[in-house]
Amino acid sequence: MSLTLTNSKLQRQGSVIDGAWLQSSDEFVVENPATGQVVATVANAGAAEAEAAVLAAERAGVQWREFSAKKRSTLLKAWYELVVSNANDLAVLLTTEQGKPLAEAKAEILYGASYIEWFAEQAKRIEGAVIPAPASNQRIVTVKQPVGVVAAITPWNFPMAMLARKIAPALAAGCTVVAKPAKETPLSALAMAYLAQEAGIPPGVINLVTGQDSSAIGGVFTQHPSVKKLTFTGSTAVGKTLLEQSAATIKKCSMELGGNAPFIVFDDADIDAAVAGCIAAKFRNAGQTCVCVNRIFVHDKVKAAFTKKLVEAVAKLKVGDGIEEGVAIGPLINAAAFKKVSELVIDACNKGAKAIVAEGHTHLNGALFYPPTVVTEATTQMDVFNEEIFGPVAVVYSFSSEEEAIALANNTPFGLAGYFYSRDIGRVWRVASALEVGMVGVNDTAISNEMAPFGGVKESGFGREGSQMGLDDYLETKYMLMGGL
Ligand SMILES: NC(=O)c1ccc[n+]([C@@H]2O[C@H](COP(=O)([O-])OP(=O)(O)OC[C@H]3O[C@@H](n4cnc5c(N)ncnc54)[C@H](O)[C@@H]3O)[C@@H](O)[C@H]2O)c1
Ligand SMILES: O=C[C@H](O)CS(=O)(=O)O
Repeated sequence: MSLTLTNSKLQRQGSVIDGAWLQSSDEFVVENPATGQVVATVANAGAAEAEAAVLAAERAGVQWREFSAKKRSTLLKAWYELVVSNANDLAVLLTTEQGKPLAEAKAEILYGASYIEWFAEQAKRIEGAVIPAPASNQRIVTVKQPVGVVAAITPWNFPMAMLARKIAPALAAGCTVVAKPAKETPLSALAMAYLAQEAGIPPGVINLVTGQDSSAIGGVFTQHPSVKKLTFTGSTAVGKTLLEQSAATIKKCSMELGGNAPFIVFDDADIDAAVAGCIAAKFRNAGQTCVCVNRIFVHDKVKAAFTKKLVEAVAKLKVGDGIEEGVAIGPLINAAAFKKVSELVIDACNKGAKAIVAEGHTHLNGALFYPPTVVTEATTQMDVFNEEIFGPVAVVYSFSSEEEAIALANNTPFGLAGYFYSRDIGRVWRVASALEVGMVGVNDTAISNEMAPFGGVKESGFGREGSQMGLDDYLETKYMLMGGL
């Protein structure tokens, strides 16, 4: 089966290892979450292919790391330009396999491409230092060198951008990559690997291993001695497993894990701006993003006004197949996700909360379309306070003081993103400093871009992606003492 693409070569049928595309009668299917239809079959790779990919990356790394920074930069730029020129097709692939609205899929493609562009530029800015030494006939010199083979494991919710956010800095640093996308959404990753090949990036520099058995592939990635770094984006539970598996070979690791973002509306906030920011950060990708608003804390004095406006705005969100014009909320990724969101709302209501579903959302066709819902009168006793909802459900709590709001916001093992609205400059600095998160949005929720250091603290992980710091995780600093001068 093939999708309706302008560039049909973008739809690949299997892993790419050392430049060769895997073909096999052992296949797994990719389904469209909006329709339940099978949209593609993909060759099912496993541990053997993962091992071959690691060895291919190791071989390719010998040449890749010796390329000049300018040459790596030029190749990354060529990849960036091909991604942008194929963005419409890539967006169709992404919406078809993941479900998000086409406009959001296009935005993801351009967002992912921005990391490739950024690190094409940063590739030429990897610098060492010459440092004064204790003795006059010595010099301390430092150089930055690539860590080597990088293993990347990425999630289904941003199947293109999360991959680009890892491969681009790795290649810019002079590393080579073995990557495993989520089995639910392999097509976007495979298309990206195809475009990298078309851009002239040599065989073996990027190897993609797609298969149903994540543990088998991940087991090779985390335990093979030739893999020097693991970069993972996904749930905290899986991140902990991968860290344990990586310990035996002391791999450098970076972890972009789960979130439980607070969204605080103080009594001095611009309520309309807060509602707009909440809609954007809560309902993007049907609430299936790591930085989605997960807990909304509203000051008692403005709770009624904020909640009324929020309910009115949620009612306007159009639910449907993401390929259709004007759809704002697509399906959840699978039945397990739908069940989890349903159970969280039922638990909250059983414990005294009220669920408000707009009239137009009460009869949705399609098994995975969860209705955008506002839950009010929520308390910390409800499961939804501690769980990453990962669905289009906005849960509203109340508070009466700044100290209480901060304590509520920080009452979680997670610490990825946090947001708040206030026009008091003293409060802005106090609250932004007090929130135990890696990223804070103040009077704005659009925190994700290639120029900022994206990442979390506590059980949301460590390491940063993007920004000037984004290369650090892929480089080692070597110190040389130059003596006898
Ligand atoms: N911090 C971030 O930047 C960020 C970004 C996106 C998603 N996430 C998080 O990811 C989660 C949702 O994505 P998901 O459901 O794909 O997460 P997940 O952890 O279930 O899967 C993520 C990836 O890990 C793979 N995987 C699962 N078990 C594995 C194992 N035992 N060995 C090797 N690989 C394994 C999956 O196949 C997938 O490719 C949410 O918690 C979300 O918050 C975080
Ligand atoms: O799911 C979390 C991703 O990091 C999405 S984004 O970077 O905020 O777009």
